[in-house]
Amino acid sequence: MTAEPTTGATVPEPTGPRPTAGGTVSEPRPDRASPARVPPLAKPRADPATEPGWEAVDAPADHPEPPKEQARRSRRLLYSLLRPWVWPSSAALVALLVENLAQLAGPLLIARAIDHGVPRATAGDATPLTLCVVGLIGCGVLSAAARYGFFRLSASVGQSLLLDLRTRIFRHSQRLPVAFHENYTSGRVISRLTSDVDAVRDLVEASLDGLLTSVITVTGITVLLLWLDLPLALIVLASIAPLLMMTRWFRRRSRQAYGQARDTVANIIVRFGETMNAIRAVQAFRAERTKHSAMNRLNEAFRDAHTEALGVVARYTAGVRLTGNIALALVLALGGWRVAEGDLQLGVLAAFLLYLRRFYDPLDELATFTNLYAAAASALEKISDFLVTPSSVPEPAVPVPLPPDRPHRGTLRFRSVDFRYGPGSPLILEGLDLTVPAGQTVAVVGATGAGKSTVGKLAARFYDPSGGAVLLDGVDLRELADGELRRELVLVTQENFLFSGTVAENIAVARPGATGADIRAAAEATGAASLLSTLPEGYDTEVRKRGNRLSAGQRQMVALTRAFLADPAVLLLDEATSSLDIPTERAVQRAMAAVLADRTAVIIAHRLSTVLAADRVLVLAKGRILEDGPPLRLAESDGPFAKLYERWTTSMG
Ligand SMILES: Nc1ncnc2c1ncn2[C@@H]1O[C@H](COP(=O)(O)OP(=O)(O)OP(=O)(O)O)[C@@H](O)[C@H]1O
Repeated sequence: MTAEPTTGATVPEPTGPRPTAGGTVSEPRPDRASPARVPPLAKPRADPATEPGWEAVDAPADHPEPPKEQARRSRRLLYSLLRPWVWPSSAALVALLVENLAQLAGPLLIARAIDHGVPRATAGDATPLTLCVVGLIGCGVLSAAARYGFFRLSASVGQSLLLDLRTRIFRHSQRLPVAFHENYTSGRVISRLTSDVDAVRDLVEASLDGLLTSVITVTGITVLLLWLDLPLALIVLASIAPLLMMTRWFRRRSRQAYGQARDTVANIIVRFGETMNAIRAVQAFRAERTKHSAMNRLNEAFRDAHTEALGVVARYTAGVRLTGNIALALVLALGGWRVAEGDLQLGVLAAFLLYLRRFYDPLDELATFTNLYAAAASALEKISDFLVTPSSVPEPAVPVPLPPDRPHRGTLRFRSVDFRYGPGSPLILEGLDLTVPAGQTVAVVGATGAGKSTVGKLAARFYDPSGGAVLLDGVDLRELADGELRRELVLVTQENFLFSGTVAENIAVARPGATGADIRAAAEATGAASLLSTLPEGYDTEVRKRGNRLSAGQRQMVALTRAFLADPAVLLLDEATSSLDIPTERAVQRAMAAVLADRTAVIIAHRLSTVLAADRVLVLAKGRILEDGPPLRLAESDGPFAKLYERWTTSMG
């Protein structure tokens, strides 16, 4: 049988390539690294993710501008996140505006102090100078208070918004069907939840501050420069044209570079999670070196992509600084000459130069913001893509309830079911007709790849049939509410997945709100109680990660007790293949008998004892039923089951 995704998928710890102090994954975050320390642009290497066995998992090969619809969808997501926070966000904006205006007043007050305050003080009147000093202090206090208010407000808005985003991703990932998760690995979901959300966080935390401060400062200073002295202001304005060209170039390049860096980090997270999940297999097959070198190549690709991104930042910030310094030198030369000519006051020149320094600084900020925006835009695209993924097994808008007065609960019917896993995939089940009356236990057997697990997946509605219908008590599964379907029909998979927590908590998963007495009663009924009593803390024993602390037999007993507590009308059981010692095997058989009593069961059977205990056996081959009947009768005939039975009994000696 194929390894079945369990109801609790095996999700790796959210661990990444470079865990930070907070334990989150480090990511391609736009750095404010000094451009001088940035190495020259590295040539992008061949993508190691496309090497055999390491196919790219999360990314297209290159990063064209996103299609308009995708960009629109990301913006819609951002607006929907911001909508509940309109008022606090507006208050934060006002605080930022106040802070910037208070800052901008500084050089004007200094100019006034130099040109009027100091000469008047020299003449014996200290009042104008004192007023300028008091004004400066007042502006300083106002600016500090406004900054405090801004930080408090923006932090609370930002964090609430991120909480909302994380909640949406997690909720949606839980709603998406198993069919989706079979393709979209848990690593990719984790990448959405960690590094992509972090990119959005960086944008949210830095954007209001960086972008708006830049815009307010640049606009305010432009107006002030024009007002202070037109000829000098024209020199500054002339420098804007090359700056705009540089910014355009930078936007395009940094978007590409950060998009690539994000893809490589997503690949690292996915592969890291996969390797850690399969660590036993990796070590058993001594695959460490292969995995290590493959991971190294991914890490190198990440380094190269990030270095490339930093190289773009380095070129841009260097260009902005150079332009700014040339403009500053020209203003100083022309302004100094005009002061000497008596054409311009010294204080005005001083204020002009002070403003000019502040004029170019925000452009550096703008570069950082553009990077953050590029990273966040690419993250938001991925998150919004994920959030709009529709369920391939949607819940009906108007569910049909199961008939309340049916005499027997749990008649399962496959009516002319055709099934393929995807368009263009081969037909796995073809015209399957099967009725399992309420209370009957059916064992499904057949060669590997015959379609046994697929029958279970369709009955559990992990997939919908491509043709025909699966019905429970006469109602098409597609018309049943999810809650009702999960209550009536429970799938117990081979892995017997246990969550971190105690044994009791793991049993109670089946029925939230079950009391300790309910749990103990279920364990008594299946016989698990005596097996579990050997555990150090009984029901309160921590099973540790994925039930590592329990033996295979104990895990099966917990899983069966869980199914017993769920008390479904139909039980789908993908029997574990691992062999157990004789006493445990007997205990599991007894538990199965308790769980199966009085309910419909479809068992994908691997043990002869299970098959013989069933009311009916189905022999499946290539998605069709070859034989159908009571096990002993089929064993006595000379059909495929008789041959299987003979092989089984011979192999058991
Ligand atoms: N998620 C999937 N996507 C595409 N094909 C799949 C998927 N799962 C199973 N198949 C294919 O469907 C066919 C039937 O698989 P299924 O797991 O139902 O067989 P099985 O009888 O349970 O086999 P086994 O006993 O080996 O698990 C196989 O050819 C398999 O390759």
